[in-house]
Amino acid sequence: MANPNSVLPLYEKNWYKHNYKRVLDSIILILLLMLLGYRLIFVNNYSLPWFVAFMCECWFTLGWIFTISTQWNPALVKTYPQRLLQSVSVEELPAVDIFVTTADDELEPPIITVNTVLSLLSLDYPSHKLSCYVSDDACSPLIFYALQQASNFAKHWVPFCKKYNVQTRAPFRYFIDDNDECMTNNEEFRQEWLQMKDMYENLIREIDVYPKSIPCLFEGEFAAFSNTTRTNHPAIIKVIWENKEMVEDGLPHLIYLSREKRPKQPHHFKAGAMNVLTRVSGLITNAPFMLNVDCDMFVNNPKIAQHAMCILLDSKGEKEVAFVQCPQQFYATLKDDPFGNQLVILYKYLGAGLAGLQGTFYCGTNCFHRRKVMYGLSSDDMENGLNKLSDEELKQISGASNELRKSIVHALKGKTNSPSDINVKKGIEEANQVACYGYEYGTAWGKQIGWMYGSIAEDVLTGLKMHEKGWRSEFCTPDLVAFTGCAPSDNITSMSQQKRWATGLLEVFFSKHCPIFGTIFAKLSFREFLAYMWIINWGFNPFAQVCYSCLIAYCIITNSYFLPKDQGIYIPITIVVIYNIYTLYEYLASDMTIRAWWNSQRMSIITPMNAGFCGFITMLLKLLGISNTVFDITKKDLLLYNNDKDDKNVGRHTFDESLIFLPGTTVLLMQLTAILIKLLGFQKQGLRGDYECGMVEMLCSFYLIICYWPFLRGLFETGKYGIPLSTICKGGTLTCLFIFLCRRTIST
Ligand SMILES: O=c1ccn([C@@H]2O[C@H](COP(=O)(O)OP(=O)(O)O[C@H]3O[C@H](CO)[C@@H](O)[C@H](O)[C@H]3O)[C@@H](O)[C@H]2O)c(=O)[nH]1
Ligand SMILES: [Mn+2]
Repeated sequence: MANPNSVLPLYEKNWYKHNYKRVLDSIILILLLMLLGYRLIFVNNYSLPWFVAFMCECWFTLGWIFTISTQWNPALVKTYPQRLLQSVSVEELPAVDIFVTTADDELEPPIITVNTVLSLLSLDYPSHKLSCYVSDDACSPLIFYALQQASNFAKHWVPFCKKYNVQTRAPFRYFIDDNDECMTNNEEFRQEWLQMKDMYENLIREIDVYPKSIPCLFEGEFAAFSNTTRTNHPAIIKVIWENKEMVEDGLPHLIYLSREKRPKQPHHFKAGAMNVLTRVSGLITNAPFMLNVDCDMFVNNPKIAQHAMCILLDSKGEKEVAFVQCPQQFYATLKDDPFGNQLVILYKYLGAGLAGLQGTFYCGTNCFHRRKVMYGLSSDDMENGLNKLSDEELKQISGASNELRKSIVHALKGKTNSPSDINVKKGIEEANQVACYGYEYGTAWGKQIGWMYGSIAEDVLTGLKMHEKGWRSEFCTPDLVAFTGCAPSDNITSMSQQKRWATGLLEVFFSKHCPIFGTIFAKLSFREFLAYMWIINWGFNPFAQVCYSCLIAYCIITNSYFLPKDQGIYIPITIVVIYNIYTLYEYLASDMTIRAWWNSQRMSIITPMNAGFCGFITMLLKLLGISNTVFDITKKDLLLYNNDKDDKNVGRHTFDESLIFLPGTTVLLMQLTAILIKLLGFQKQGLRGDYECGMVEMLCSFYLIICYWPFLRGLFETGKYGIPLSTICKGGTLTCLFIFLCRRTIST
């Protein structure tokens, strides 16, 4: 679509070298290999600790290989929106269907969704090319009502933002710094600003106060919501705003959608919602590109759609790139990242590393997809002309709706609707059919086309499938951060999110799209395969970490050792020292504090051993057919200010009854008991001399206890800062069992 005559590319990718990083990465790898070699050659006593240590260290080394490979060739993408606007006219810019998902009006307060929607409606992109679809899995009249109110507000908000070129277009963030903006000399602006602020406050009040009375009204527009529950209701689709005149500077279409749900019918969580959005939008607007965001991810860079188009419309990108992913970044984050969930370093190094390979993973939000790729087109089909599916085959794949089939053919052929072709009313009639829960029976939705089912990390799975088809993806990181959302502000939420990721990633590994097959039989490049293994290892590594920490306690209790006793001990010590200096340097070089670094170190032990390990167990249970996996929604708060400085408890660890804290509590109790046994001299006396547990094992145990400081404190606290008694009892029982088993192994 881009002007073929334009010589200048719309985007460029530059690979750069992190020489110091490569050197350090390699040194650590060599040391790890030396440690393994040392074990095989010099400490071959083949005892239980030797064996466990060897296996775990093999796993850690493999994990390190995944990490190194992923960050070895970092690249940076630079986009040129100016060139885009020179090469295509506004009329030629492609349409984008925007999908917002929300699923719970309590965990995801409507005001958050409303702010996200407002920021999307005011994107710097021709309005008649945008349509916003909000999927509500909660079937909540409150959300519908809030969106109605928001669209009224948007009629003033969008022109205001565009007129004054406002940067932050989510009003709740914009109005935080009241005074500065107002101080300007421009009287007209001042007046309008005050008016907008007033209107926004009204909107909050409307959403907060009035809706309490809605549920008993259920009249007019709300009649559809009567007699519905979250898990039992027909499809509800409502046009909240239609850009009837299709004017460039109007308001984009805004459509509310709650897919049909029936008790006990699988709905595939977010992936299911995304597929319904794809079908419904296919019938109404059928834009060639789809932008999807979670309800808390508002636009921070209003030009982001233009940046993404630079990549997607570039003559090279057009043939190769399936999706453009913007990083997940967060606003109003807690100081020093107490729960290690802000992912800053992760995106900086591994994100750039992935950009240098076949492309970043799809992260579920902040992503622009090509519709035809979502419909299963492979990169070969692009070169060899279109895949010629018969009508019958297409029906099998896409389901019974003829209109939908037509729209899919249309999309696959790369045809686009001109604004005058779009008939929202007509589309809606048909849309009710494709939003039913039964529509997908016997079709390829979730298997060959659309968002993939079978993993609660549907994002990684869906992106992986595209990479396996030979597509690339790009990481779009304009100077001004593209989207920002809320990182969980307490560790309970953070843990449950991480647990879901661990389980979901393991599900990806055990699915038929396993990257191993992808690289052998399909078009996943080998390095990209290693990168997928790097992230999937979030699910496996916790098991090794838990084994390793049990090993430490085991050695102390049974008076044995697992680390070399002679000069060999310098190998693990050097690894630890270099690794710590290296990670600390990365933090300082990214303008982060030592405290943030320490928090990340500590959380890199706590999170995997609790959340990750539970995820691992959940996956085991699924493989054994005992239980199935569930998508637990992350709680979102409307965080207004960066960290309340007066509140000392911000960032403190809280606990609840959930089993997620059991592994950590048990590991901590084990270390404490082991040390106590050692100090009181209760160790078994049998294994003296060469086999004796040394200082290093004790130091490892102390280190773990220091990392688990929040848990140690939690043992003695009450209320939400204390570990519940039930968890302590369970942990205590497991510890006793462990000690019993330890003693058994040496007495026999
Ligand atoms: O049955 C469901 C469950 C969730 N969602 C929506 O999915 C989005 C993501 O859920 P959230 O609880 O915020 O999960 P996060 O852990 O923050 O999400 C990350 O990880 C998920 C995969 O585990 C991806 O789907 C997300 O896009 C990605 O941001 C939210 O908008 C939800 O409303 C639904 O629409 N239906
Ligand atoms: Mn989220």
